[in-house]
Amino acid sequence: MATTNYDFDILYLGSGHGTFDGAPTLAKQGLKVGVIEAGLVGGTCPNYGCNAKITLDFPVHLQHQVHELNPVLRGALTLDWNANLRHKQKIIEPLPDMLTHRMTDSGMMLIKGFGHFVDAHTIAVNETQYTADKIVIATGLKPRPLTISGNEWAMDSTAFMALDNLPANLVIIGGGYIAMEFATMAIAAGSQVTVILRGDHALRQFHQPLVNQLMLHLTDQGVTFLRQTTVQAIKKTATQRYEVLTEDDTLVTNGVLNATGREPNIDLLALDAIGLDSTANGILVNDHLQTNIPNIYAVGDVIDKPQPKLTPTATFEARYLAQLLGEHTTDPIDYPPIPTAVFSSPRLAQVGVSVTTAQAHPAEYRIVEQHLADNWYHQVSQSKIGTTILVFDQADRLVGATELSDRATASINTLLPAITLKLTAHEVNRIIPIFPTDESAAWKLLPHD
Ligand SMILES: Cc1cc2nc3c(=O)[nH]c(=O)nc-3n(C[C@H](O)[C@H](O)[C@H](O)COP(=O)(O)OP(=O)(O)OC[C@H]3O[C@@H](n4cnc5c(N)ncnc54)[C@H](O)[C@@H]3O)c2cc1C
Ligand SMILES: NC(=O)c1ccc[n+]([C@@H]2O[C@H](COP(=O)([O-])OP(=O)(O)OC[C@H]3O[C@@H](n4cnc5c(N)ncnc54)[C@H](O)[C@@H]3O)[C@@H](O)[C@H]2O)c1
Repeated sequence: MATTNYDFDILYLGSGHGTFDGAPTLAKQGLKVGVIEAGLVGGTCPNYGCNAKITLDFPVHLQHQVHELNPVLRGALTLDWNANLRHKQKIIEPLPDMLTHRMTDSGMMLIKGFGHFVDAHTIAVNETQYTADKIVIATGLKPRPLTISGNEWAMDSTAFMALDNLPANLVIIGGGYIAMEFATMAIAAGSQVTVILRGDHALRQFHQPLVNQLMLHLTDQGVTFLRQTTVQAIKKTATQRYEVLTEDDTLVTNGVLNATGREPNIDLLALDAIGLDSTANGILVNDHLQTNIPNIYAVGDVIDKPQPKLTPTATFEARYLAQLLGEHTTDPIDYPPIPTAVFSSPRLAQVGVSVTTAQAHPAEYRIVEQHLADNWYHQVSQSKIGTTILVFDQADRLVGATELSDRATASINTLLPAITLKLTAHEVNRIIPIFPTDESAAWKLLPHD
């Protein structure tokens, strides 16, 4: 039973992590909660993002680590992309059903279809209108099309992760997360890979000396990076190949991946009709995730925000919103440091105060850089790359960390509690990690009392 005269107390638009990590709690509380989903239940991360990607990447990263151990482990390991794809589908395909149950078992109602606003309390899906006391926009991002002739010949990350076989030759446009991760996968599967960067830099939000090391390593694996290059058009040839026209050259290829970023999924929501404020980066919200229309909230990637648009951010916001709308808090949202990683081989991960910020404020921060040769554990795995950079504040507490290595995600996750909980050297000393492990090697980097 709705506790108001509306069809729902709370109606979510979109069923990704921003919804399914919070909304079921509200339904279990007795509120009438609905969710409208136009595509696969669970949204980007399970179906076309993190889970799909990491399943495809698992053998790629393993192959990289085995390769580093040559000649201890000998012989060529061949990545069978088609078998890898089938494994991914087997792992991923059950997720929408599983997530549907997570929501409907809690009492939520799932409505399939594309929703748009009629007024501040009403969403239309096809011919049916649904009313709600509160509405939460959780529609995420979608691939940003190229604004050049031939855009239709470039695949997006979803199409790439559904390819039965990888093209023998692949051109990737862009230098962000998707470009680096997918270049890593494609080169491991035997494609010839060219990455086109419009400027000199890739992964701008990461520490550039480490990004350059990563690019050098990918170059050694066979990836070609073209800098300061603008794609002007893409053409399809009579022989089922593509021509990628740049200012200097024409690249002939079997596949083109558009990895130039994603944009908010808001253009068809009729936000103007209800006067809801948004920008090209998403929906504007206050520190309670509330839009300029008081009964409408937004969560996850669709928000215009400084925090990284990642799954853990969407999950944190989903849980906060469930607390707020369930009337368990009136506090503003208070984001902890949010870690992020590029799942290339090697991995590049970071959290907290950046090295660039620390370098700009030498009186406030102390920077410690540790290299492969200093880390015994990296030597065990014969890794060719391993750099960790730590940033400490004046009280000698860890406030930032970045690492390029095969184990960078484990290291950064291990260091996270020290940063988030602002642990003192005495508190650090109270925590004893299992030895000998990557995690104990990372923990050892901290000052102990
Ligand atoms: C290739 C790729 C790899 C990624 N890898 C990682 C990673 O390794 N780690 C990480 O943390 N993050 C990763 N991300 C980002 C992560 O997927 C997102 O941050 C996360 O999915 C955001 O969740 P969300 O709920 O905000 O939006 P989404 O998961 O995008 O959900 C939005 C949902 O809304 C639906 N929708 C949109 N408009 C409407 C409408 N009008 N009516 C009804 N339904 C609608 C969509 O169909 C979609 O299901 C990756 C993203 C991509 C594309
Ligand atoms: N490991 C992860 O957490 C992960 C992995 C994949 C995707 N994601 C999420 O998905 C989002 C999208 O990923 P992405 O890699 O597509 O975007 P991105 O924003 O990370 O990178 C886009 C890249 O394309 C370049 N670019 C933009 N417009 C261009 C143009 N017209 N021509 C050439 N280059 C252009 C940018 O300079 C940038 O290098 C990420 O921001 C992130 O939120 C996260």
